[in-house]
Amino acid sequence: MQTLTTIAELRAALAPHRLDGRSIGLVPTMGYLHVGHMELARRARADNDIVVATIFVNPLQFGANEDLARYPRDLARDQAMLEAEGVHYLFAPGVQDMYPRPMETVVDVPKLGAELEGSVRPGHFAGVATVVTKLFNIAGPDRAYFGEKDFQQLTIIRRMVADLAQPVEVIGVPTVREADGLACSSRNVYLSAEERSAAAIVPRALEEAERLVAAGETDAKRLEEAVTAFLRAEPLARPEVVAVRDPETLAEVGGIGEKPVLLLLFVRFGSTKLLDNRVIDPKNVKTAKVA
Ligand SMILES: Nc1ncnc2c1ncn2[C@@H]1O[C@H](COP(=O)(O)OP(=O)(O)OP(=O)(O)O)[C@@H](O)[C@H]1O
Ligand SMILES: CC(C)(CO)[C@@H](O)C(=O)[O-]
Ligand code: BAL
Repeated sequence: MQTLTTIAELRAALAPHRLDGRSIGLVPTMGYLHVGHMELARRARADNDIVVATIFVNPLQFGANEDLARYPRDLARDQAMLEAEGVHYLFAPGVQDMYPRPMETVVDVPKLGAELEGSVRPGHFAGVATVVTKLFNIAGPDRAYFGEKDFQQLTIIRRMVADLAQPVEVIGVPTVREADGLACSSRNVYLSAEERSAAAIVPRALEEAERLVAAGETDAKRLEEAVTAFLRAEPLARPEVVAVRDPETLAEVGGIGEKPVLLLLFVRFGSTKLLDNRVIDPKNVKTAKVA
């Protein structure tokens, strides 16, 4: 695996592959890799001739009071993990390489980006959409891989790609979890031992929601309230977003009927934010109950 840090180097490395008609898969990350990222890389390896992973802690998507400065970093370990997974190129630019001068141009998906996680992180998704567009422009991938754990991010990227006719196929990869169900996340490292064991309440809240739907809950607001109360039973958990939405559009839904609904959670433990979600299909949970 070759590690490259400048836009020109990556373009020069990829040009001959493109001329030879090889497909390119892109795996954008912020580094401090875990098995969730490795699953994205594995999928990209299976689908493409050449895989490019990127590691860039993107200042544009961090608010003034967020954790940009202390975001965990370990490039040597990340390189070894990507190499072992058969990734061909790592693009790990510095801030100066990506943003040699302040960005005047921004890609925004304002409505989808303002709600849910966006309501507690204003400007975050414009930062994501802008850097992802720039990474697409630099690497010119055929396919790009994103985790379903960041469901709103994935929805926004799909919408951006469709609206702007960006020539990339976006592939969503199911959430990889730790043994107790907690979604793998680079920020899990911030959790104290006490917070880490308390955090298992998050995937359990998703199960509880599924159980309530299987038991006949059809009102979205009531389900949100029940899940919020379930999370609040854990004193260390501070639920900030508990939302039942349409999984395609993220629009609010009144009733839970025939169609699948998305339950999206954003829960803080101390200063650490954890995200999780589940698509609940009322038909399937009911079938499962009868069976
Ligand atoms: N558990 C996971 N399963 C599958 N994909 C994941 C998982 N965690 C992260 N990803 C995906 O990996 C990509 C890079 O994410 P990122 O580097 O921000 O990692 P992260 O663990 O989500 O970090 P953070 O804790 O900062 O949110 C994103 O597309 C993200 O959705
Ligand atoms: C997609 C991404 C790499 C853009 O910085 C980031 O938001 C992430 O790691 O999910
Ligand atoms: N995993 C999403 C990137 C962020 O929280 O900034």
